[in-house]
Amino acid sequence: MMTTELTQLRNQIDEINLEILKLLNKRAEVVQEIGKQKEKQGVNRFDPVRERESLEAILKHHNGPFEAATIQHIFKEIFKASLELQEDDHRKTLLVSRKAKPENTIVNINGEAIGDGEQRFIMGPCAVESYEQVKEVALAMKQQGLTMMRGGAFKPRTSPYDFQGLGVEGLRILRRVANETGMSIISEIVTPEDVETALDYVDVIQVGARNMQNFELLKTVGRTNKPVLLKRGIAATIEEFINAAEYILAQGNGQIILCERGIRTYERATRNTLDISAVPILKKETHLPVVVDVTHSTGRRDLLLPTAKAAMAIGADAVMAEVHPDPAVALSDSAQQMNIPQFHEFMDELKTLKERLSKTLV
Ligand SMILES: C=C(O[C@@H]1C=C(C(=O)O)C=C[C@H]1O)C(=O)O
Repeated sequence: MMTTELTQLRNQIDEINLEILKLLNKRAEVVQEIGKQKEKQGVNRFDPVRERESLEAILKHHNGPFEAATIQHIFKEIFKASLELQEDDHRKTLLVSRKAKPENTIVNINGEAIGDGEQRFIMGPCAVESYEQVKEVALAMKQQGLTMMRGGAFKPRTSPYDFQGLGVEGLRILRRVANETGMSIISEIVTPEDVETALDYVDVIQVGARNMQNFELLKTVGRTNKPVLLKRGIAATIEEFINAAEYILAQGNGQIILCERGIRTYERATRNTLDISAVPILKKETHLPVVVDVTHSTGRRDLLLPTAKAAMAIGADAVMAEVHPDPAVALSDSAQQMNIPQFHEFMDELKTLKERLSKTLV
């Protein structure tokens, strides 16, 4: 049996709890207002000097029964939560956010859409090596009814002594094959100076993983009206990835496709670790279409099909993978590209899955 005294004390606590709750939320609203002011002025949200001064002022009025250190700890937690609230509000105001635009962005590539609910495939060789090589892959893609072809002309390689790509000559080959076979071309550009030249050759400009935070390049592609495929940096958080896309949209170009391509972790069984949950997170947080590059995330031919299936099941707008007529002699990424028969098998499996998924989703 509880004594009436204990019940009364607990009733008091219940009331005080509600008062604290009301005050905490009142404080949070003021914090949000301060956040808006800071946003307008472009100043840093975190202000340690202000936090220290506030703590000193609080402790001057403190006379127990809590220890001063305990009070300090509790208020520091409040400051931390307040800062997070300001940062959350900031994130929600990004142009790429769902909050800013609830409906999906559909990127149009010569009449084919990415982000319209139908799952697509972007295939092609890692690097452009010759007209014959690109043409052979394009013809195989055409046989499968595909139209979006990737291929690298500028190759940012880890070693300066590795094949660096054919440059503008590579872009010319891609365009020629595209015109002959009805493909659209997605190719990486690595410097702001090359963007203008690229406009004549490519249908989608790719910003590669190593350039995800090359802000000048992001701004330059943001000033064009070409769709941009932005790859996630090798060690970029989802937040950094979203901010990189914001750089492009902030310049006016909203035709952005996000590409998850694996991140660097301690795991060495795969070249990178495919962050599969990034797909639904990006789709929830932003309105942009999301593609999964299974080749670079795994670096293993035997994992292309299972990871592509996972990408489709989790709701990716497209799957991207590499195909080469003779991977063994490829000038880059030979261990991970499919040959033509493997590509056809891969596509047949994924088309079956696509059918099944579209039935279960209706
Ligand atoms: C509310 C502000 O933003 C942050 C949160 C603070 C707080 O909760 O008191 C204090 C300083 C900032 O780190 C502010 O600058 O006043």
